[in-house]
Amino acid sequence: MSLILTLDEEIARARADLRMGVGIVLSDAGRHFLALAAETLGADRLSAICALGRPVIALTARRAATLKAVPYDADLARIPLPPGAGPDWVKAVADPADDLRKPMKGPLKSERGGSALPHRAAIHLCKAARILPAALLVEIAPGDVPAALTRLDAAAALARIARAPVFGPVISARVPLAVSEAGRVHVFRPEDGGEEHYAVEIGTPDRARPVLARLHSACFTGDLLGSLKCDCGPQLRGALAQMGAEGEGVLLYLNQEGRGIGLANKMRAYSLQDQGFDTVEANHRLGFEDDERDFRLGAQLLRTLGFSKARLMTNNPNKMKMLAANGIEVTERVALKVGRNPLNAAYLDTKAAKSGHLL
Ligand SMILES: Nc1nc2c(ncn2[C@@H]2O[C@H](COP(=O)(O)OP(=O)(O)OP(=O)(O)O)[C@@H](O)[C@H]2O)c(=O)[nH]1
Ligand SMILES: [Zn+2]
Repeated sequence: MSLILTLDEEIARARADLRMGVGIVLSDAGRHFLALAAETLGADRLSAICALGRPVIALTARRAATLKAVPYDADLARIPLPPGAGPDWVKAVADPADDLRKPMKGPLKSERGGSALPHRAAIHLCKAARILPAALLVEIAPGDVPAALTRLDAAAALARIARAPVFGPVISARVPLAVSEAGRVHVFRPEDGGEEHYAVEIGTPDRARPVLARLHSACFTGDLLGSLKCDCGPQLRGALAQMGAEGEGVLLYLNQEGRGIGLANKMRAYSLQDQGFDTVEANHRLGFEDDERDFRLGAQLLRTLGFSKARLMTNNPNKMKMLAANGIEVTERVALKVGRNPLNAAYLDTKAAKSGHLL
């Protein structure tokens, strides 16, 4: 057995390191960069990184747009750290919480030219770690690369992150539910050490026929707490109730909290919504796209369970497109319009106006 870490294992370590505020090394064509996540950067590490050279902060084009910095690398901007800037400056650039109260004093001048691959890899790793998508990078000489840190080739890491994860089933067991005593929960674990996802199977649907299916994205606040800010709880219970009534169906519970940005970032988005931004604007100010979910995994889990055709319970045409593009024929859309209330009406209307949801 080889003790050398695989790329997936190095990436899993890099995610954990960035969350903890530990640096990682990203290499690109013989050059090496030390990278730390902006969100978890402390004063000590910032001084250490500044002693090595002049760091740049890498931001997504979405965050750069709010800060009026030019994203010369198309999807991202690299902004050199101004002399004397401390952790508070880095936080203010990465985190929009105080954008309105204390607007950044600009202009923020971005760097252009040279490869941005390590910067892009750092941002994608931050997203995969479910922290703010912003990182501080400094180039280091090959002889100075700390041996203890996780090391990744930037291009290889980016290619691997873009690939659909591969899942192995872990366990499945009978769970009698209020909607149907013939319930079964399957647990799937990706080989890359990422989030587990679950499938709730009701009855024993015929694998040759289209299955009544729901791809439900985790919503701690809606599913568990009964939050009135969204329609997730009623959709979850409505979908299961219909499956129970029909005697069969499959609900995938995908751990893509907050449309794939994680609960901490979703709470940041909620704070911005309290400052007057809508759900899409809040995601953009944080540096994320409207929707960071990967629906390929929904298709993959359905196929693993033996299904190739679905009657999909959704109001989101993108879910249907993604399933079709990934080998699941959607024979019918089953509308799932439940849970509208005065506190989520604007949220649902924004999804219809900006994200193409069907009302
Ligand atoms: N980033 C962010 N995520 C949110 C917000 N409100 C709800 N969510 C998340 O949005 C997701 C909603 O998922 P779904 O209901 O499956 O998806 P959908 O795109 O609305 O599509 P359908 O419900 O199938 O019509 C969950 O992951 C929630 O946690 C918000 O304001 N910001
Ligand atoms: Zn929700």
